[in-house]
Parts: sequence; C-alpha cells; structure tokens
Amino acid sequence: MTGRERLARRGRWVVKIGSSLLTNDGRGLDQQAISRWVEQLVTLREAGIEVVLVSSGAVAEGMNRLGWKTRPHEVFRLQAAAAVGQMGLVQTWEACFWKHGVHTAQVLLTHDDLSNRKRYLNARSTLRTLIELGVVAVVNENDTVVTSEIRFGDNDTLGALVANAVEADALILLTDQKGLFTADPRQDPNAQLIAEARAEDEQIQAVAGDGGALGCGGMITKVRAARLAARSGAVTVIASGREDEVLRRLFAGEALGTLLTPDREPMAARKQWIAGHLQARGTVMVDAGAVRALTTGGRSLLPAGVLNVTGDFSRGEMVMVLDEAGRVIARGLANYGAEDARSIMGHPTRAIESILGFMGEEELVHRDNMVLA
Ligand SMILES: Nc1ncnc2c1ncn2[C@@H]1O[C@H](COP(=O)(O)OP(=O)(O)O)[C@@H](O)[C@H]1O
Ligand SMILES: N[C@@H](CCC(=O)OP(=O)(O)O)C(=O)O
Repeated sequence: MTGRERLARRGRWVVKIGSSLLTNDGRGLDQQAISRWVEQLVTLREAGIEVVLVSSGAVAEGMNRLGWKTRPHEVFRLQAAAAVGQMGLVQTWEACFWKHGVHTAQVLLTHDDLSNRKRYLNARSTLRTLIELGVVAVVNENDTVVTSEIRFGDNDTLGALVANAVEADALILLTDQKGLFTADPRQDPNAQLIAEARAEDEQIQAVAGDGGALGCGGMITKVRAARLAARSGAVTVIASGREDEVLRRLFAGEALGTLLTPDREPMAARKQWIAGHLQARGTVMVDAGAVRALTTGGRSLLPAGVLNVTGDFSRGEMVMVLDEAGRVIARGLANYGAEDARSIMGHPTRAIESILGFMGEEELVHRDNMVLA
C-alpha cells in the first residue's frame, strides 16, 4: 500500500497548523480559514479518522492583540505574548468545533513532559483518553513556563512527538507553501515541489531552509519532524493550508503537498516504538492454544485464552503476555484495564458484553499492538 493510499484509511492523524496560516500573516486570527479547517476535520472524524490538533499562533496572535509589529527577541516578551494569544486561539477553536457539537480540550506541553518517562506516559494517557472520548485536543507548547534552553520553539517537533505519543498513522503539517520545494520558493522562483521522498533522505534535509517572519523553523524543522514521526511509523505530509479542501482531498488520496514516508514498514516501526518506549504495567498468562495462535498464527489475543492477569494496568497500557511456564512470549497494549481483563478472562468474546455491561474490542491485545518476544 502506498503512503497516499494509507492516508485514505481510517486511522489517527495529528494535524499541525502553523502561525503564519492561523494568523493570516499576522493580521489576526483568520476566523474563516479556521472554520473551514474545522469543517474538514469534522468530516474526517465522521469518516472514522481520530484527530489531534497542534495549533501554533499564540505568540503571533498575542503580538497582534498587543499591537506589536515585530517579533520580540526577549523570552519574557514572547512568553507574555503567548499568554495573551493562547486565549484567542483556544476560544476560536472551541467556538468553531462547538458549532458541530464537538468538544475540544486545551493541552499545553513542554519538552520535559515528553522527555521525562513518567510525564510522557501521563501526557500519552491523557491524549489517548481525549481521543477515546471523541474530544479534539488542541495542543500547543506551554510557552509561558519554558526557558529558552528547553523550548521546542517550533510546533513541528512538538507535532512529531505527539504523533509518537499517540502512535498516529499520519502527521499533517499545514503551512503557507504547497509543500517542500527543491529550494525556498520565497528566494528561488524556479524551485520545484517535491511530491514524495523518504523521511530519512539526506537530500531533503539539504534543500529545507528556514522560516518566514511569523513561523519558527521553516522547512528544516518540518523535515526533522518527519524523521521523528517515522520512528513510530507515521507518514508526514507537508501541504498548504490555503489549498481548497486540503484535508478532505488528502484523505481522498489526492497527491497534494510533499509526502515523507518511513523507511521501515509502518506497522513494524510502530510496534518497535511501543516496545521500546512503554513499560509493562502487568502480565497476562495464556494457555497453550493462545501461545500457538500468537506465535505461529500471527493472531490477536482473545480473552478466552487468558488464564491469569496480574498488575493494575489501564486500557492502552502495556502488558507482558506469558506462557504457562512464565516465559514472556509477547508484549502489547491492553484493550481492557486489569479489572475488566480479570472479569472476562477465560470467556468467549460473545460473553464480554454481558459480563462487563459494554462491548469494547473483541481482543484483549490486538496483533497490531503486539510485539512477539
Ligand atoms: N525548500 C523549501 N520549500 C518550501 N518552503 C521553504 C523551503 N525552505 C524554506 N522554506 C520556508 O519555510 C516557510 C514555512 O515555514 P514557517 O515559516 O516556519 O511556517 P509555519 O508557521 O507553517 O511552521 C515557507 O514560507 C518558506 O519560506
Ligand atoms: N508555541 C508557539 C509556536 C511557535 C511557532 O510559531 O511555530 P510554527 O508556526 O509551527 O513555526 C506559538 O503558539 O506561538
């Protein structure tokens, strides 16, 4: 399946919208553009895509509200502007989504939140819970508390780390250019659009230049973000947010913008990411039939094959799957928390609803979320 076709499947997208787009090149929040993106995001959700939004623009909108014409250099001024502008950003997103009956949530993150293991897991769990609740998280950097040394600065990197945390299928970076060009089109009118490349390709790093007056990082940070996102198997698209119906058309598989793909098969990358970044919070002991189904049949783990559950894990957390001798045969993300898992273990799938009072997934651990030992 090509990267473009993958976009046309149900899945999870992290959509990042840059400052220059959101603030209409610094003239204030572009309410019309924002409501058009929201309409498209709502359509995607209806088509089964789970959406997390990364919204820049706090500093640019703060500057606009404070009447500042040039971006200050002092961190404390940037932080003050961000604090002012963030109010406008979240108000606008919330009002637009609410017209469609969709709840939003403000999530402000720092570098520490995503590099410290415990906080990373907390942030991941909050984001995943919001997704499950059908709420659109509107993520930005927590500009008012970060110091210059630990700032992301640009939201491309933040978008990629959020894509890792929620194991997204796609990172969509909407910006003011049609995609990545062979040179900065602001400087070189002959620059050509690159339709597709490997995220790891050294050459695309070389052609990416820095940003405009309002944005931070330019294409350099977008290309780096694509490499980061590829670690957990996400494809990245850099496309113009000004293109009519850009999100709907990408979902329809249209070749818009620049597609940057992981070198490894996305599922393998994603599984490796899960295995390397999450700690097991419990164990699930399974019978010989389940061991065979998992190891030689490439199947998911159903509650029927489970003999014992230990630990106190929540839905979405990692568990170790053990055989009857206590050997680890796999690790994977549990679809049910420990208590529910204990209730349904040993029971056929059709009994889940009557035992728990609701029906979640058929599997206790889906094979896509499982890495064999
Ligand atoms: N090779 C390139 N292709 C396209 N744009 C480039 C390239 N190199 C540098 N740029 C610049 O990157 C800018 C987009 O980045 P940026 O200003 O940070 O926007 P955003 O706020 O969307 O992150 C473009 O306006 C463009 O001038
Ligand atoms: N957190 C900052 C984002 C900085 C920024 O401009 O990022 P970007 O537009 O992604 O280059 C803000 O909201 O202003």
